[in-house]
Amino acid sequence: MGCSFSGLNALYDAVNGGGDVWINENRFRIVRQLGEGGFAFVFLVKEIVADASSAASGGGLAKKVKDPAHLSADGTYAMKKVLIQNKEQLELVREEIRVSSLFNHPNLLPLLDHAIISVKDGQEGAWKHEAFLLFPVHLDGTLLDNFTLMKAKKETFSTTDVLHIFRQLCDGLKHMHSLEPPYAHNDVKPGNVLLTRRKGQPPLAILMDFGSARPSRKQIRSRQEALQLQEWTSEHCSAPFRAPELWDCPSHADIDERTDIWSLGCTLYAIMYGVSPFEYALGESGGSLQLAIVNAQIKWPNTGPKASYPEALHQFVTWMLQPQAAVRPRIDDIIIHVDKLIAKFTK
Ligand SMILES: Nc1ncnc2c1ncn2[C@@H]1O[C@H](COP(=O)(O)OP(=O)(O)OP(=O)(O)O)[C@@H](O)[C@H]1O
Repeated sequence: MGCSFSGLNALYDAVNGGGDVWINENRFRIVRQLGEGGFAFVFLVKEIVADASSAASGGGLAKKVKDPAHLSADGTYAMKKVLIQNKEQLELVREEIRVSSLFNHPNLLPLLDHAIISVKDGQEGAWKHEAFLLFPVHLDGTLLDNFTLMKAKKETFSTTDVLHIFRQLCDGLKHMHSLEPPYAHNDVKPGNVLLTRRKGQPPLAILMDFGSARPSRKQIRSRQEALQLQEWTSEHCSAPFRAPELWDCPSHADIDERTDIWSLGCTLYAIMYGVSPFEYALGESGGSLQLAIVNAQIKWPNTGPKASYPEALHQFVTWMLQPQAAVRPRIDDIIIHVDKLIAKFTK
């Protein structure tokens, strides 16, 4: 951790000392920390341009970013600093950057710019890497951040908002699943969905974090391949949202992007009730998450405002949580169904 924190301090020292962070030829001032993940810190930053006319004429980041819709009116962005401790982590960040550049969709968070730099760990220390990734900022945070705030206020999303948030996630995933070759996100969950609340409209939902996204189709033909897949997913796919075939993979199996449909079903449940159905099923008493998932053991909250969602939404979740991947619906089936529900429940 010595390296990580010295890196972080260097960043803060730069701020306190009036310095800025450069990502390639563009300069950013750190405003505050927005959040942190396993090996990353996310900061709110503001682009510093040499003079206002340069920004107006398309200088700075404007020159770099292909779609002007991704530029912010006030120059603020989210900057993720990834702490890289070894070669494997460096490869993972490079892969995240490569994969992110494949997508272009309003419900998938675009990577605007990136830089991987070498830093010295202390005066005598070895050279290490740090990655800086620049994204549009969504100040209302993730769905998970929203649940925490809403829980304190005893609020829930309306049925209409649930369906519209979910519909946008489906749109983003459809883009990934329709690429050639198709990609799976592999970590669809409320912590990877950014929300922006809008007056008089359902919230905008954007899927992020493509660090685990990979070509989705895999032919497993031996015990060793099955174990390798299980090991990879145990590191990259969050357990409460992980499909049964990734927990207990047969030695002969055709894996496809329907692993994401399982996670999407868990996420729809979580948009309503704040947790994955399998965390809810285990409750306070605990037990094996893997067993609950493999047996698709779903429980519905049935007291207070939690009972207020229509039964049709519960059936929809159950349809996605089909333990046999070969008969689980695909993203196009899900979109047809959610549109029917939107027509039914939105006046
Ligand atoms: N574009 C953004 N706009 C606003 N807040 C953001 C943005 N990106 C990330 N955050 C905040 O930073 C937190 C950590 O970001 P992120 O989940 O990308 O890190 P991570 O290292 O990938 O996390 P994990 O280890 O959970 O995968 C998020 O939970 C969110 O609160």
